[in-house]
Amino acid sequence: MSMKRRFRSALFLPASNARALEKVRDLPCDVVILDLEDAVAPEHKATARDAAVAAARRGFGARTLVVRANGAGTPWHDDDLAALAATPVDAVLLPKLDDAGQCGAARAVLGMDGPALWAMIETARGLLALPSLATGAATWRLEALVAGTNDLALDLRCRPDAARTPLIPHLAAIVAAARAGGLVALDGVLNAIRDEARLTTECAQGAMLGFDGKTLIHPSQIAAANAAFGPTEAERAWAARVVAAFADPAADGRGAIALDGAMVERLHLAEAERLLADR
Ligand SMILES: CC(C)(COP(=O)(O)OP(=O)(O)OC[C@H]1O[C@@H](n2cnc3c(N)ncnc32)[C@H](O)[C@@H]1OP(=O)(O)O)[C@@H](O)C(=O)NCCC(=O)NCCSC(=O)C[C@H](O)C(=O)O
Ligand SMILES: [Mg+2]
Repeated sequence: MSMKRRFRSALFLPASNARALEKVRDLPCDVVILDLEDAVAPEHKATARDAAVAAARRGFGARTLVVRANGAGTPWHDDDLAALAATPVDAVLLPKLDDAGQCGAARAVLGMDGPALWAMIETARGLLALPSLATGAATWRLEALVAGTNDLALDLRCRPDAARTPLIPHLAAIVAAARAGGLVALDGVLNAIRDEARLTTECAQGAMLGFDGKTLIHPSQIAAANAAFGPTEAERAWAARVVAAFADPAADGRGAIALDGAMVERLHLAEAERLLADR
């Protein structure tokens, strides 16, 4: 997966919803996630899988295409992985990942050249597995961690408020594991699809925590996520000033300089270059 790809907006849709499958082709999300798991009723699991495979074969252009399989231990998991092993998708998203060993088992079915793995962190046991996921990521070609805030709140029996207060330490832990393992980190969904103000606040909170983007459930949520993640104009302007300041011969041989009344070190230069390259 190219690190130049963007992951600001990752739209889920049920693979059983033919209308949504068509509609998503014209939507400006960075990532399309076809769901086979919780958004699909048990009686539609097989047809949803077939629809996801057919849609993937048609392709989704430059966007990252991910299919969320049913979880390990469910009646549909093995058939999902077997079908996806031979399907042109960028990644298979494993839900409710409880144990890093599930990545190894999935990789064995998908094959080393098959789709990459993404993992949803949405259980207490998933939180405990974060260090193992970060250290073993390369072995399994695990490329992203996705916060599953609905299931996580249920499993923890916490009661998130509008500011997601009880979830914040766990969201930060997911970001930390992603950074340690060189993975993409995606924030959880906002269920309130008509609450624009809350969406804007939640996207800003996710960006502040360090997420690369947010998972979404409705087309109306894409614009806010695209606007919130990635460098702002002010950050780009700051980055350009930092690069220019270090390029000045006066900065030769210096590790730290003063800029706009603040200390700037070479670690900030690296961050500025990353921002300007939009990585
Ligand atoms: C939430 C919805 C069920 C709402 O659907 P609906 O009432 O049909 O919405 P609208 O009438 O406002 O839709 C307007 C048009 O947009 C299309 N649409 C809606 N949603 C999507 C979508 N996700 N992708 C593509 N297109 C979409 C409708 O078809 C309408 O089109 P048109 O006919 O042209 O007007 C619905 O939005 C939905 O199903 N969303 C996705 C649900 C989902 O995938 N859930 C699973 C992932 S989230 C999760 O599991 C949480 C996580 O695991 C955790 O634990 O937190
Ligand atoms: Mg979930």
